[in-house]
Amino acid sequence: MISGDGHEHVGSHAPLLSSGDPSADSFLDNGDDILPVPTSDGWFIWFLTFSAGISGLLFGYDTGVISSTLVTIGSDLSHRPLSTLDESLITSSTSFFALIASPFTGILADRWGRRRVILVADGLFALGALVQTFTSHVWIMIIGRSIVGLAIGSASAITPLYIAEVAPSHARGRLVTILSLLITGGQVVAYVVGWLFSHAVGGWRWIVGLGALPAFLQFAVLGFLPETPRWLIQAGLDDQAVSVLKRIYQTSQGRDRVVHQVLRDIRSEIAQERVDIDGTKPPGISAQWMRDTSHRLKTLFRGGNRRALTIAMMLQAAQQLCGFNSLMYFSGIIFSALSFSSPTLTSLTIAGTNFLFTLVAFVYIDRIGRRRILLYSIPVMIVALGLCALAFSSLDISFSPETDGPKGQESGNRLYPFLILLSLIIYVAAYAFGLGNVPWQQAELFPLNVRSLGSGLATATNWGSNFIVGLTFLPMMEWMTPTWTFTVYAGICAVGWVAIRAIYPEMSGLGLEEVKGLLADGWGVKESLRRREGTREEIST
Ligand SMILES: O[C@H]1[C@H](O)[C@@H](O)[C@H](O)[C@@H](O)[C@H]1O
Repeated sequence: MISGDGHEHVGSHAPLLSSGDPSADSFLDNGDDILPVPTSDGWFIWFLTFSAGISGLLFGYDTGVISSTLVTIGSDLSHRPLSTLDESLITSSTSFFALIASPFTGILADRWGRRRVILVADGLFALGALVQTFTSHVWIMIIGRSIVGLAIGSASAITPLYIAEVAPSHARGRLVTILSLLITGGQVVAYVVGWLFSHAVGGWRWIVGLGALPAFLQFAVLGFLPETPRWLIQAGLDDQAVSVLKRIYQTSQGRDRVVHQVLRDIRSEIAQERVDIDGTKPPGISAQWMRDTSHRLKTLFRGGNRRALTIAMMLQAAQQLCGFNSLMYFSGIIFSALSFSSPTLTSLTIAGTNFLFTLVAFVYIDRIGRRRILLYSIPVMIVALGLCALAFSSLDISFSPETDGPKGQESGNRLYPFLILLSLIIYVAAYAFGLGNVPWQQAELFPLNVRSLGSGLATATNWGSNFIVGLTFLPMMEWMTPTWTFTVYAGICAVGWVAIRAIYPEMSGLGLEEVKGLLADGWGVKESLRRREGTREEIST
């Protein structure tokens, strides 16, 4: 758990320490124990985060390559240019299969362990890349993209969960944001690779094929990646859990006591869950698995958990339905319709801005707060989208289907294309600062026993909405005009803003137990703001 100033509360029962309290600098008040605070994060936790985070890199790379791939395939597949339907299917098959994979990932991760799911995802990433590289048919390309979709769906559900479970709780927010950095970094790499290979004959085969490399790299480091302590304890492998915890807290003062306390908290949470289920002592995980899963599902849809799920799903839906990924997937097509001389290079500004502003969010997220960062950045997105819609209305441009896919007609005036580019850059910057990363903090909304299921369902919402955007963007541009397409995205942002303001409490600085308490009888927005205000006043006095 983390207090407003980043002090560690071991376990989920510790109260929030005030930032102004000098004792908070070195001790944890844990009811009956006073525990030393882990002071710094050792190399081991960074190693774990980055090794697991390779999945984020793969997620980013494989979603980023599609823009340059679509504009460079030409007539290489099925001996004809791609139609709008081909392009939409190639793009959205990935999100559709990610949508299918993500809810099951939570269940499988409880049964198989987190590491094995990462291993399977790596196999799928590599297989999907190879299928795409060697195909000469549109439908096999769609199969390759679907396999990659299964991989991305599992990776995007399991990686934040893995990091959240191994992270010392005071560093959890920051470490999860590293995952967003790796996703957006992977997208930048994809755009750079796309640009480098855009003029080579059959260059798109290299672009998609190179996606196999990080999967092999992760495969190689996986042998050094331990299971999470929580899963190990659930599986009855307490000795292994202790040795992993000792390495995670290696630089902490009073390491053994901290480890002991974390262990006790996890055990008591698991035991409590067993009592809730049937009042019996925990047997092996296999026998209990079916009952556990159905019990967890029921628990997830009750009271505070249901509110947590609503918030997590609403945030993930807003992240996708605001239309950002239409740029990630189709910016190459948009910029070639706007007659930019190098559409792939121009698209790189989109991916680069996304990465840079995720970095800014990494620095400021805990200081500004999740809720505030969203309430400030979404209005900027709305204004930028409005500007973009207006600029499009001044251009004589059509995305009507032609034999070789949608193309715009140049109007001769370069002012409006540059205005569109500028407004899109502002939109992306605001997105990356808030909506692009805050929803991935979803794990903190759920108590431990429903965390993997809740995260899986929220991740499925992400991919379901991503699928809708991927499938509808080009038809919307064609049938509704670009002006109305971007106006619709602005409208969705406005609805998202109202929903966030109404039901998303400020999570920064709250301990896990407090989150649970906050959502127990209502949305807890006012209460969360009151507490945060209180903490700030304490800091200033
Ligand atoms: O958080 C990520 C990030 O913002 C990516 O740039 C975007 O493509 C993904 O859809 C999103 O989940």
